[in-house]
Parts: sequence; structure tokens; C-alpha cells
Amino acid sequence: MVTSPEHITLIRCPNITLIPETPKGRGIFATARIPAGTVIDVCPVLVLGVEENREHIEKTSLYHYTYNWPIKTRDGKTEKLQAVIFGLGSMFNHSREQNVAWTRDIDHLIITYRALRDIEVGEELCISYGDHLTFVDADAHTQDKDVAEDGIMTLSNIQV
Ligand SMILES: C[S@@+](CC[C@H](N)C(=O)[O-])C[C@H]1O[C@@H](n2cnc3c(N)ncnc32)[C@H](O)[C@@H]1O
Repeated sequence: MVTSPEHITLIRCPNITLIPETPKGRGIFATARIPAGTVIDVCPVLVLGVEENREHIEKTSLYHYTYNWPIKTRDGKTEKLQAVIFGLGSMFNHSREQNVAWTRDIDHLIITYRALRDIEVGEELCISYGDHLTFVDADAHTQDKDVAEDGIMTLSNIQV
């Protein structure tokens, strides 16, 4: 994959499809075997300013699709911003048994998603949102004790 300030190669695995109605809403599923390590998607991101996020995004459903986006400030500290993910990045549902991993490229403002293991035809491709879900996990038999009272999910809790 070529990644330089002038050239970022965009890759999307062809062996996937979006299914509109699943217990988790829309979800991404394998239409053919996807070997471990395969790049599933390379997604550009839009990093939001603190005020922009607070004033305009946090109150909308879009917020629940945003990821934490840490940046280094001039004084060497880390500031946690939010970022909107384009491409399929916002369509991956959560599973505790995630089969997709993602890595941030802070410098190039992209996230790359890769198969963590071989994924078989018909399997859903899922990432992990971390331990503190704010929605009821469709995979869980009983309601997770970490679910927030408002039942709203947020990817903001994602830990990597
Ligand atoms: C980033 S979106 C993923 C795409 C989403 N399914 C859609 O149709 O837009 C996150 C939302 O998907 C749903 N979701 C993701 N993982 C889930 C899970 N394990 N159980 C139930 N719902 C899930 C929740 O409604 C959550 O708010």
C-alpha cells in the first residue's frame, strides 16, 4: 500500500456486502472467504474541532458514529477529539469477538480496517467498541450492566 503525504492508496475488499436489516441494523457481511490480514477498507476521516463537536455534532445521531481521535498538541499533550469516518468505517457493528481490527493513521487522516482472522462466507464483519457499550448488545443474552440508561450507543467509547 502506498501512503505518503501526496498519495494514499484506497483499498476496499470486494468480498463484502451491506445487509440493510439485521438485529444490529445495517451490517457488513462476507460474500466470499476473506483471508486473515486482508485490508477491508481504507477510510478517510474528518476531524472535528472541540467546539464544532460540542455545538453541532454531539446533539445529533451523527455523534454516535464518531470515533475518538487523539491528537498531539504543541505542548506535547494528547487531546481527544472526535472524527467522522467516511467509507464503510461507520458501518461496522460491534462484537466482543471482533474479526476486524482498525488502525488510525493520525498523520494521513485515515483508518485502515483489516481482517483479524480468516472470515468465512456469510459471517458479519465486526469491530469491538470496547467494554462500555451504551446500547444493548444484540449478541448478548442478557442486558449488559454497562448499558447506559438512555440506551444510546457511542463509538466514542472505543478503546484500542
Ligand atoms: C456505527 S453504527 C453501525 C451501523 C449501524 N448498524 C447502522 O445501521 O447504521 C452503530 C450502531 O449500530 C448498532 N449496533 C452496533 N453493534 C451492535 C450490537 N452488537 N448490538 C446491537 N446493535 C448494534 C447500534 O444501534 C449502534 O448505535
